Amino acid sequence: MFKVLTFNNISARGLDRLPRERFEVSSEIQQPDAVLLRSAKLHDWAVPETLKAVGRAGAGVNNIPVEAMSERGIPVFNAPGANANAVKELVLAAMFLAARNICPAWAFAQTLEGDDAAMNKQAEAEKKRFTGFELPGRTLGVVGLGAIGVNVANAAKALGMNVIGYDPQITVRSAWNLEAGVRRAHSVDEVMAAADVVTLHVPETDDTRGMINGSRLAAAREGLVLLNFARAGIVDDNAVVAALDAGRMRSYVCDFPSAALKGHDAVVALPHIGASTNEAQENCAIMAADEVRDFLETGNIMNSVNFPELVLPRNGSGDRLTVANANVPNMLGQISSAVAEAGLNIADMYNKSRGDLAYSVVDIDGKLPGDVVERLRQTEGVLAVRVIE
Ligand SMILES: NC(=O)C1=CN([C@@H]2O[C@H](COP(=O)(O)OP(=O)(O)OC[C@H]3O[C@@H](n4cnc5c(N)ncnc54)[C@H](O)[C@@H]3O)[C@@H](O)[C@H]2O)C=CC1
Ligand SMILES: O=C(O)C(=O)COP(=O)(O)O
Repeated sequence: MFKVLTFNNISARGLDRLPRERFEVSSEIQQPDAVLLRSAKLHDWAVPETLKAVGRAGAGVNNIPVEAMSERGIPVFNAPGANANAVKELVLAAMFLAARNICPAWAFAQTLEGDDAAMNKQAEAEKKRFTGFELPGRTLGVVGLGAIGVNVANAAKALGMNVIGYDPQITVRSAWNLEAGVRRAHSVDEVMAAADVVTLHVPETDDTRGMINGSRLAAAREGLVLLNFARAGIVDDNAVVAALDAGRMRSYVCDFPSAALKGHDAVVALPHIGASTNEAQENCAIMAADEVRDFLETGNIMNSVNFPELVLPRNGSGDRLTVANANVPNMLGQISSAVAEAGLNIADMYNKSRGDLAYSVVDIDGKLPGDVVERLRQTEGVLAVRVIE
């Protein structure tokens, strides 16, 4: 029986992928084999010795201490693209909100008083304050052309916008999915200088934290609309407020409320609802649950942010040994020697590395003795060993 601890509200459709005769799933488990979570912060969580996998039912993993998990040989899985449409739709909504001053116009309309005729008179008299702009011919700058950025860029093209995008590590898949005619920028600064609306779709990392700061905003076009549905830390809120107050920026629409932004007329800060659709929650939960289940049951790895992708069909009915280790010389030799010294044959084997980590799956003709497994666990450089019967 595998024990899966849940943080946050994980869609039942995802949890249903874990058959209860083999998986105990609860938010109260003490010694979990795996964790399924959304935005809960794991940085201060005391990682239990029993933990073998982490499944993020979403895209961003900045709430998870990925490096510390790697050091323990624990793969962290996520759900790439599973909520991209949900975020794209909210980003489009944000762009329309900003372009047509919908929030201040609505707030004004709610203050109207008197009978219908009086309300109508005030509305007609004041509506010029909310004159907006149309999107065709305007330029959208997209920073980060992954699952979400590509969707947003393509939708903006379909709305008649010019689109300029920046992503120094764009994948072949994203490049294929991108509409023709999206212009390639070579820096964030180039995007800021060219765009009327800038939207951010990068993960929060040491490289992207504080990416949009005072000097970048100063170099932006007059009247910039900035959209941030990526992470709070990517934008310096105080710099945004200063640019709005100075009249250089038109508006900021984001998914991350903060004290600095609270109450500002030109800011709409939503409560992190980018992925909060039933569809996205289901997609993410199903994907993360499937990945975690597959790893626990077979040792195979798909969509991990720290481990290599590795899928080996089971060969034979003997034990399957999985080893996560530091990516240094002679590890594979030690693994196969340990099996050979036990007088056992290797039926099949697959080894892959990613950065400082390597991972091997070894199908054995027979049953591995406990002392061999223990010796492997104690081997220098070995991070995690499992035997799947
Ligand atoms: N508001 C919300 O509820 C949600 C927010 N997000 C946030 O959006 C981020 C992006 O999500 P996806 O598009 O699904 O991820 P993704 O991994 O498909 O795309 C991220 C892209 O950013 C690029 N990138 C990384 N560093 C960059 C840099 N310095 N400059 C330009 N590009 C850079 C990568 O090459 C990659 O193509 C997530 O990491 C998460 O933080 C994601 C889903 C929901
Ligand atoms: O997938 C992401 O990166 C998100 O930010 C969505 O977060 P959530 O799962 O809605 O708490």
